[in-house]
Amino acid sequence: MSYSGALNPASEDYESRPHYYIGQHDSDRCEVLDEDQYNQVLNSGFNFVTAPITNQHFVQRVVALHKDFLKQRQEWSERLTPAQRTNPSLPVPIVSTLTDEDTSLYPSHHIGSLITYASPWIDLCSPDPYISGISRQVLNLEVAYANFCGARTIVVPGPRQDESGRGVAQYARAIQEALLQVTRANLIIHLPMYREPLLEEKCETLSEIFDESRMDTDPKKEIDIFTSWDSWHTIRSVCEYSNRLFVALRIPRRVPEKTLQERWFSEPLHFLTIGQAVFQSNKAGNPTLSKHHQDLINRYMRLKNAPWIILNDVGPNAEDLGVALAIKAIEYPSLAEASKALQERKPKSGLNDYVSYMKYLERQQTPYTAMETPGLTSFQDWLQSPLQPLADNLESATYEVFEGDPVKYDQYQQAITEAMAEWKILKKPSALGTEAEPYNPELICAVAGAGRGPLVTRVLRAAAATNTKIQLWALEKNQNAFVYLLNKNKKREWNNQVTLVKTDMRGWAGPIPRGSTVPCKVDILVTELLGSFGDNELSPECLDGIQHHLFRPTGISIPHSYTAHLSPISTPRIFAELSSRESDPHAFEIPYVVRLFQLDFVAQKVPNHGRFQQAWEFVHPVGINRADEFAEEYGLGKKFVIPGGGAMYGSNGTNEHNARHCHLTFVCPTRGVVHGLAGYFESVLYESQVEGGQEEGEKKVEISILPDQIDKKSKDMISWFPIFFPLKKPLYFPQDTELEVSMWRQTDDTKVWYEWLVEVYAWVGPQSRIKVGASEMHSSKKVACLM
Ligand SMILES: C[S@@+](CC[C@H](N)C(=O)[O-])C[C@H]1O[C@@H](n2cnc3c(N)ncnc32)[C@H](O)[C@@H]1O
Repeated sequence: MSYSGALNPASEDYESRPHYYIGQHDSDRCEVLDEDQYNQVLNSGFNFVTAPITNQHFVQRVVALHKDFLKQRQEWSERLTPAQRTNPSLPVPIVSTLTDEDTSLYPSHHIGSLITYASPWIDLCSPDPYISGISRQVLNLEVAYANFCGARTIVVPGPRQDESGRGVAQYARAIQEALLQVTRANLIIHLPMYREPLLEEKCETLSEIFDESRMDTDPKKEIDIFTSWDSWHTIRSVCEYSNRLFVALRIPRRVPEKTLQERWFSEPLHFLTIGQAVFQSNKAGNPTLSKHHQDLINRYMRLKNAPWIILNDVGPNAEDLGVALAIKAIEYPSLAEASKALQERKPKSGLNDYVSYMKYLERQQTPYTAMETPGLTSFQDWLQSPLQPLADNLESATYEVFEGDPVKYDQYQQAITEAMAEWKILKKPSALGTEAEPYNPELICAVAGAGRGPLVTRVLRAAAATNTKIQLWALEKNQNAFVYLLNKNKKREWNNQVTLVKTDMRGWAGPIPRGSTVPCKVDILVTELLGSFGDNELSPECLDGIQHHLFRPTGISIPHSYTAHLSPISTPRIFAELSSRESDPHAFEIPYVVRLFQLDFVAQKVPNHGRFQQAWEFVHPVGINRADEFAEEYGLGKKFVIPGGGAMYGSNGTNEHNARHCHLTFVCPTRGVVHGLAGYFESVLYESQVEGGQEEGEKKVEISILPDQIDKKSKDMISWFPIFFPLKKPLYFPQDTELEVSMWRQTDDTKVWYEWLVEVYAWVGPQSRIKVGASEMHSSKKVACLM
């Protein structure tokens, strides 16, 4: 992969921390800035500027239209009978098309960089059908015209309140209609993070102009901080998660609790808007933001598509910009005139104070970490089909990616080293031992599924480190990788120390030790067949087929065990992405490997119910192996084809011991929406067999991709991204809910697949719960079986 500019570490433009794009919005601005004014704003440090689509003339025209209409209605009421007056088909006010007096926005070379603003004075939520009707027409006229002019981005003021379900539904429906008017542009709904008292929009709406009874909010009223998100959820659901619909999030003066911050983090944020009132003044009178605000902004800036920042009403204001114009207006001034003009009307120059401060914050961000390289960042929320190394032959480049992560191999080497060291300490019986002397210091080791051989190298290093004599076998079923192994063994690295076998590990006849003609057993079997959900690359099935070669009872498998874990998540971006895959009817029945990032973990950790919960576990070797018994009775090849009375139709049940089921309860104190299940795994590579000595945590060598464990167990390991099990329909849940997750690992001996279901239960009393929703049963059997 090659990256250019800011994302390429080799480039001069390479940025070591996120960049802030800062725009300027003036809520009193009624006309589009001319080129001089525009340049002046840019010269004061802003990267972009907002522009109203229509002007005061248009407002007055619409207000007059409505006034005339009210008068006309009065006249009708005098002329018509009461029955005629109630006829719902009476004429309604129609806003005629825009004229050149209504706007100063025109197609221009910089229109694409202008952020256009739809009128804030309309009221799409109004219970008065005439006002909401006019508002809808105004919005349609404006967005269609801005789209015509070439605008890429249209900010639409969001609903002013969230309490009226009717109002929000009307608003959402109007946005759905407006989306049909715009072919190229994105609509950005401007919403507050929550309804912070005294930070409401100031601009008077049509409803307020025509109705004296203003809906002032009571600053003492307890606020529900999720109502604004509720409105957004309604709007985007009505618009079917359109990928042209985004949020401009108004940052409040008081930063709310983390749950709400994380909720908005998962949404498609296009802008963060920060009003002047959000800033504080330091001792020198310069603007600053609180630490909470800084943390909030910096968190959002870590997104691959980081939001841009719009500073509201922080200057340069209309007066400053007018001054600039006045100087230009004096053409060919005399010297005296020029100096007078400069003295009297000197425009403010230099960086805007607020921009300077934001630039300072930009520099204060923590630099990108090892987990935020351009390559890794580009993988954020990008859906990949899981690898199937058993069914497919991987390419060299894929192995190279694995090999780029030293953490996994270091952990494996540590596990192998401890296993060898303890073997010696405990003098465990070994494969080359005899009845008289069960312990033989020379160990038989095998790496099954060796790929291009990095684990083989680590076994050799562990043997050298512990001074253990070993005989080493490496098995690989990928014939292409096998050529690479041969070369490595003979010419490049291993000096013919390794016996290579090109085979599926399930068909291997076992190792024949040096100086013997009969196969023996294996002391240490090393494999890495793990997927993001642990078992999803069929490690259990493959290990079943080779474990009969392990020396009993002391032979060990590295990994010793692995567990799968789940957490329900809200991930609107991924849902939108899957919904747009119209050509793929099964898009929601496939587990994806994805570097989940822009998400909200909807469950909270409470006693007995974690945010991440274990689904199931596999431990190796299996004590009693049904597959081995069956193979012994019927022969290896037969075990899949003899139909029997197994758990699945047509199967004989030889793989039934690898089926799993879990039913987990997740607790959600706040309301939200779930789009699917995030899946993770952990693995104990080796657990110490020496009694005492170590602390509990040190007894195990582990790897983990669980967000709350990875730093402790395998920091900076990038070999695995999480897995995601999507839901076909977003599942809304109220507050104080329990999400019950059922998941199955199913098998019919020849195939393995997953099934998953989410149910929502709400508490309605101290002892009683009712079911308020459920997903469909999802299954990957049709399109994403593992085999
Ligand atoms: C995830 S890769 C790991 C490769 C290598 N051990 C590493 O860590 O870079 C799994 C490897 O196991 C091989 N493999 C999978 N199933 C196998 C089987 N049943 N028998 C032999 N090799 C198998 C694949 O071809 C692949 O090379």
